[in-house]
Amino acid sequence: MSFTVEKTIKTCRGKLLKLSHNSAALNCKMVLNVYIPKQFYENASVAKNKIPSIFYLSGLTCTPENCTEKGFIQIQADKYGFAVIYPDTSPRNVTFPKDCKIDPNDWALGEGAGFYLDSDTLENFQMGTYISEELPQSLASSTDLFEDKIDFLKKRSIMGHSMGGMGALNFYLNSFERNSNGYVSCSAFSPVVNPTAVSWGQNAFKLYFKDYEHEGKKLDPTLILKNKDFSDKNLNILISSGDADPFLENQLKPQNLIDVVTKKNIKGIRVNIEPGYDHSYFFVSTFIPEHCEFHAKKLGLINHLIK
Ligand SMILES: N[C@@H](CCC(=O)N[C@@H](CS)C(=O)NCC(=O)O)C(=O)O
Repeated sequence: MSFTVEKTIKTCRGKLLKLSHNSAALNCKMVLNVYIPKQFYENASVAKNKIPSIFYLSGLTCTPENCTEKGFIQIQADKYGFAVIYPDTSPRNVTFPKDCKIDPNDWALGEGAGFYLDSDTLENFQMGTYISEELPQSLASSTDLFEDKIDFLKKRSIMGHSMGGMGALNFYLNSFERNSNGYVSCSAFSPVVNPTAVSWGQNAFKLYFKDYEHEGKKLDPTLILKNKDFSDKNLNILISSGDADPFLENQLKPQNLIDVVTKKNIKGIRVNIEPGYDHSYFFVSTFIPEHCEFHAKKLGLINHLIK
């Protein structure tokens, strides 16, 4: 499925493309942003290797614009040489079935709250397939835009915030069992790590699944880590949460994941609880440099710095 370039903006030392396309998985028009770093335009540096990519999954109520405008990833993308994909958080302008009662004031359900899963009750809500398959494949085949110089399928990583942090962890952890391509590394800001234990996750899974308890377990990073054996996997996960986040205790619950990681002695997961920070992009943007350095190391972009 090809993309329409709605706008090209020169920013940092590369370019930001505002794109739209018709998604087959979501059965609606979707928008997204892609940042192409300066290395794309310096032919010599990509002669041998494709430019890796990082998918950034936003949180509840967000569009592609929130992180594009407030995350400051583009500077890091130029520093290390990776592309950034900012997808939307749900299908848009969809018609809900008559018997589906979504409170229009509930910003944690429906549009802007796709939870990066494949629903079996609402046919448009297939963000799982969209993010893990349709979007990367569509980007990879868009040689008119990316000249086959950016790797959207293999040398790629994933990061996200809040609901998107949960999504990033789920795509990463579940990719070990999928046949589709995985991710080199995963990082999350303020993620919902135990959605089956909190109202955001419970309400979403009840809306999006018939058997929400069964399906929810497959999309709960804490339960996945608890129930599956990752001892032969080389996990690369970085999580940061602020201890002044108003959602910390009721919705995010990082301690639940820390407890499982500690009890099972799971390697390759680092959780940083940062004192004084809240849930906002003031927190995300503060730790974006640290997360991007983490991904850049794992993607082999700063091999000489690996200790
Ligand atoms: N709209 C909600 C806040 C929702 C919220 O904090 N969303 C986070 C992700 S879970 C976000 O990134 N919001 C957009 C922004 O800060 O730019 C409220 O009124 O309390």
